[in-house]
Amino acid sequence: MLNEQLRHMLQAMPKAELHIHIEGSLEPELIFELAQRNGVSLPYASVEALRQAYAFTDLQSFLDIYYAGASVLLTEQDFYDMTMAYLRRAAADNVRHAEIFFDPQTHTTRGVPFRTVVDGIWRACQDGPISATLIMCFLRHLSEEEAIATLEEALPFRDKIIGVGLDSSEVGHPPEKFARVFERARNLGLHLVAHAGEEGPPAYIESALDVLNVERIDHGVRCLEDADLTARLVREQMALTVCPLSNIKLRVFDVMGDSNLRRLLDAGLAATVNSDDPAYFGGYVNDNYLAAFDALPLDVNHARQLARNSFAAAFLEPERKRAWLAEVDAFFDAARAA
Ligand code: HPA
Ligand SMILES: [Zn+2]
Repeated sequence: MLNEQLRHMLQAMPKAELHIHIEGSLEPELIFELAQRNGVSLPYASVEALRQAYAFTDLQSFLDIYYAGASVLLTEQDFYDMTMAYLRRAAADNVRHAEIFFDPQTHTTRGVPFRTVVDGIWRACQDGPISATLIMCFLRHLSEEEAIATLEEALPFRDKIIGVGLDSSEVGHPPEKFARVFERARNLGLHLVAHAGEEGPPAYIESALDVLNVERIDHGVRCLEDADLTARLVREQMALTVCPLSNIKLRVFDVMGDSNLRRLLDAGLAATVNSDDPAYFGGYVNDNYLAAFDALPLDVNHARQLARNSFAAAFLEPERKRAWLAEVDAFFDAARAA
């Protein structure tokens, strides 16, 4: 439960964000601004009317609106402005480091060059107020051939991407559909992650591990349905990038009180808290911490664990990781002494 002191600590504690789709940070105001700048017409009369459309029943009902919103992104400056807005907002939440997903296929299929997308997002990461790296996601509702072509397109930009991921419509598109492209990415030395066990069954988490060889599971909340899988995830300390507000908005759980975040932590899982698509789900990373701590029996020890988990699971050089973990410990030790 959330008191003023815990609220302050959640906001002020240093943290990493590991599950944020940059296209999901596109606020309605910026959608309208970019639409006007680019002469794109929107099927919504106003910012308010667009916001009103954000009533989702499941993942697909969200994705339809999310891809429509992204259609206003045309120039490198558009991608830069979207990314810079996120980085500034994340800095205000005391995010020190973000590993940002982007979906090139959402844009290249509309005729936007790959280079425009990556250069705009990457340049903002260089100029922005916090540390940020990029993970390129493949859209799992498209074919593996299209994912392979996207990976080939990314090769000239290899130094701007730290890893690949898998997102979009989960059910019916199991990880094994993308075995070859993940193998190729692995051979290129890229980090590997995949969305699994958000709407899909625990078996998808298992095949993400066994077939794709991922190093983190995005969401993964359905793992608790399988005791053997849960034990394995604990044993391997496999990070789960949990997104509490997303899970409510997409009806994975009915209300925040039903979120299994506390049970994941109690089981010894390396859970983290993230925003997923903050412009669509009602908040940035601190809003996610606050909503979860408000509804669940979570205390300052869980806050410290979650902050530590976020850096421990990040794709960072060991020295930087150690420094940030020490910063977390110093923050909580100072708070305890006060
Ligand atoms: O939560 C998500 N799940 C799958 N695909 C997505 N693309 C953006 N957000 C998501
Ligand atoms: Zn996601």
